[in-house]
Amino acid sequence: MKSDLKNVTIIGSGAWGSALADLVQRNDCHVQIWSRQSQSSLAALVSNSDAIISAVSIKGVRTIAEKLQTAKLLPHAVLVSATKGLEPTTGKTPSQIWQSLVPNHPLVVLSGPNLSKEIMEGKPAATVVASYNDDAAQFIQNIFASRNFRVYTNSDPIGVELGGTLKNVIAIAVGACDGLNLGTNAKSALIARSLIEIIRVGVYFGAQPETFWGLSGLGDLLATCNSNLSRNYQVGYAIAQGLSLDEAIAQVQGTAEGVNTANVLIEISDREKISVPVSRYVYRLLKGEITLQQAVEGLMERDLKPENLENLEL
Ligand SMILES: NC(=O)C1=CN([C@@H]2O[C@H](COP(=O)(O)OP(=O)(O)OC[C@H]3O[C@@H](n4cnc5c(N)ncnc54)[C@H](O)[C@@H]3O)[C@@H](O)[C@H]2O)C=CC1
Ligand SMILES: O=C(CO)COP(=O)(O)O
Repeated sequence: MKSDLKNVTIIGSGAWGSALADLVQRNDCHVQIWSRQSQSSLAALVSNSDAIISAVSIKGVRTIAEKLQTAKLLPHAVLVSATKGLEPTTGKTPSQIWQSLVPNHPLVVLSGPNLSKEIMEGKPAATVVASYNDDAAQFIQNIFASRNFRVYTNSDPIGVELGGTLKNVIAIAVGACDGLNLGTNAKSALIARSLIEIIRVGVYFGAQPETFWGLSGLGDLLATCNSNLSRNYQVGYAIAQGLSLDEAIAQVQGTAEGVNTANVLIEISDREKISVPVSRYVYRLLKGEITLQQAVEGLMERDLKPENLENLEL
């Protein structure tokens, strides 16, 4: 056994947890995976871990963080959040939940254009690991980086996290746009205008606007809106084929976080008066308040306005 061998625990054995485990295994790491189906105790498993990586869907984050709150971790253990969602009851991001429950360990957010199936196939990809703690970000960068996986550090974890989370709502819209065969112009307009509304929400959360031009903002938006590997895109596409939301979700393999994220985002934007027209039409479509045709007409018939890229907060 090499002396510099790192112990890494991955929590969550879904599509993303499995792909992340595969990436870490390519480096000098001893990897163990824990899921809620595991017989072993999570506390025992993490007691010797240098890095603990959470890749569960948003609904599992608080339960897992509470388990780690009472576990005895190595003093230098770094926590990594790879979840892309918002908590329904609190509107918190996964990193905010982690930070509030396990505040004494450095936290790193991992997010980027990372469709797990392509990563499992060994295709080239890049991601971002973001933290207020540079050493922790660099440590995680080295654990994941390989010939086919290029890892950048970043110091805006909330921006990186929200880029990955908010684009899931937009991927539903773009899946529906493609499902209706509305064309490349419509799709490109939808993506470009959606990025502006993602930035508006990001600024409310305290993110740096420029973060969203990077891998976890524009990068992930493009990946998810251009691939039928994306579960969120699949949900939108299926609705455009006439399926109900429940039927669409049932047809998709794994978690499409954008459905819950749309609900939470609309609660926040109503409360904080943030303009999120595309996400709002997605929300109303998913709630069954409007048809897809009405959503398209509603977006096209909004009041004419300047593009206003200098003042993205408005
Ligand atoms: N699959 C992908 O390509 C990527 C997924 N993600 C994000 O990673 C997260 C997980 O996604 P996937 O692995 O694809 O989903 P999945 O549906 O394949 O797996 C979900 C995982 O979360 C766990 N989980 C769900 N509810 C739980 C609960 N209440 N308590 C404890 N654990 C619970 C499940 O046991 C499973 O391990 C999502 O937030 C997703 O947006 C991020 C990047 C890429
Ligand atoms: O986040 C992802 C790619 O970066 C995965 O997207 P889906 O959750 O829509 O499959």
